[in-house]
Amino acid sequence: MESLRSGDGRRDPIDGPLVTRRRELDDLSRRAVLDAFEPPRELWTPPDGPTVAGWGAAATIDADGPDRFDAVREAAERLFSHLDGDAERVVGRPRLFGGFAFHDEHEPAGPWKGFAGARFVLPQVQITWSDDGVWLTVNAVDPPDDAAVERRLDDVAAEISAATADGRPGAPPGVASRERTTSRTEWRRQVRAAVDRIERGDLRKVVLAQALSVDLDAPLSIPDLLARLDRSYPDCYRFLVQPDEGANFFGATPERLVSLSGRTVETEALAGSTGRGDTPEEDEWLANELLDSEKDIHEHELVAEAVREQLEPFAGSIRTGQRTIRTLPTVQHLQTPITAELDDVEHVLSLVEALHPTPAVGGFPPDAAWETIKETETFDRGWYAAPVGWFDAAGNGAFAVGIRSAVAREDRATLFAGAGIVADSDPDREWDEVQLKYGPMLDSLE
Ligand SMILES: C=C(O[C@H]1C=CC=C(C(=O)O)[C@@H]1O)C(=O)O
Repeated sequence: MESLRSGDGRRDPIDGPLVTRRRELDDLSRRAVLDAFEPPRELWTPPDGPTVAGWGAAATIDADGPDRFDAVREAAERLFSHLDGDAERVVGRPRLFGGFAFHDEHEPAGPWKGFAGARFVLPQVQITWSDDGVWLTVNAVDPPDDAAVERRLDDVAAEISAATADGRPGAPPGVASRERTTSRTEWRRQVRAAVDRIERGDLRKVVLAQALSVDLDAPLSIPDLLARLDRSYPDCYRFLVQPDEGANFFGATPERLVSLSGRTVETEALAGSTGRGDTPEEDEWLANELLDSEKDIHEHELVAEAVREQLEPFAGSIRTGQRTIRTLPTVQHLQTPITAELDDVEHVLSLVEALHPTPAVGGFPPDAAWETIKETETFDRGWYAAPVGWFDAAGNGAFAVGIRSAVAREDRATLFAGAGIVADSDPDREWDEVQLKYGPMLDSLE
């Protein structure tokens, strides 16, 4: 089921034209932009490529259930079919931002209130920081006339030029109390049960996750939080999705799900983890141990194989790069880049649907893994570990996997982290790994 609505609540605005106007701006800090605008806002800051911030909703696409990927694509195609032609390829072109829930049985309740099974927003105001400058774009569906959109562009440009906040982040709010979904004893039982199932033979890997709810000492400032993540995680995808209800889903994820530009696809396998050492020598020792670990190589190769298999129906050629170490501030991972050239023009959402969930966040085979996750986990994954990103009118786009993430409302946040369980998994080592993976979000809050 899909619904499409404009920012002011009218249903189905797709019969009117989609008018978009843009203008180059002097450089300005992302922090200033986020400070200047009230929710709903989106932010997408990848390690490679333009940063885009969005504010307001010119149109919103919501979809639920098993057809949600198709429903979003079809609604977007209808919306973009009314776009002024020359806006298709330029910097600052209109993009739909959003993401999906991990599973199509998702219910938007509890901390996930406001998050549909899929939600994409065409912002009313979009700011793009790229190698070709900073661009302000104003999008409107069915405006009274084009001049109204141009006036809005003038007004927003004036408002933004008055924004003064610099990029320096304020202090974290602090954590007053913590509550785990899963005790260490319960985790040991869960991992042992998963290993038993793997030994019985119908499951090879499952990624089990935990959630950690924290009460904050002060209400969360999202602009400050994102500025802190910019400083600590410049090599990760930093994202914010903020639907109308004031809920925030954010993260600093190292994992690219897929990006599509023309017919070129970039993706990766990221799985298999170890900690960081206290010295460069210790770091290197841990990295070498990971590179040689049969357990982690098995856990990792299941992901690489599944990614290649899912791409095969689309791609004439698939190239697998070298397996190396990805070093992050709290953990190190095995990483293999995978690239492909498509046989035909495809929409990035077709690739997102084919790849999600990879065995880096679900498991293998997928159905047995999902069954195990559902039987084991006592909390709702919501949008954790699911695709988050953007796409444009041509069907190009970029999606990350929403891990190292949290959902927050006012002064309460829920953090998520998981670990891949295979036959050789040791429950206590997997427990320690999960605690390290909370690091990016916990450090940005306390
Ligand atoms: C599921 C998570 O991480 C995945 C990505 C990298 C390494 C992983 C691992 O070694 O288990 C996980 O597959 C998470 O951070 O919540």
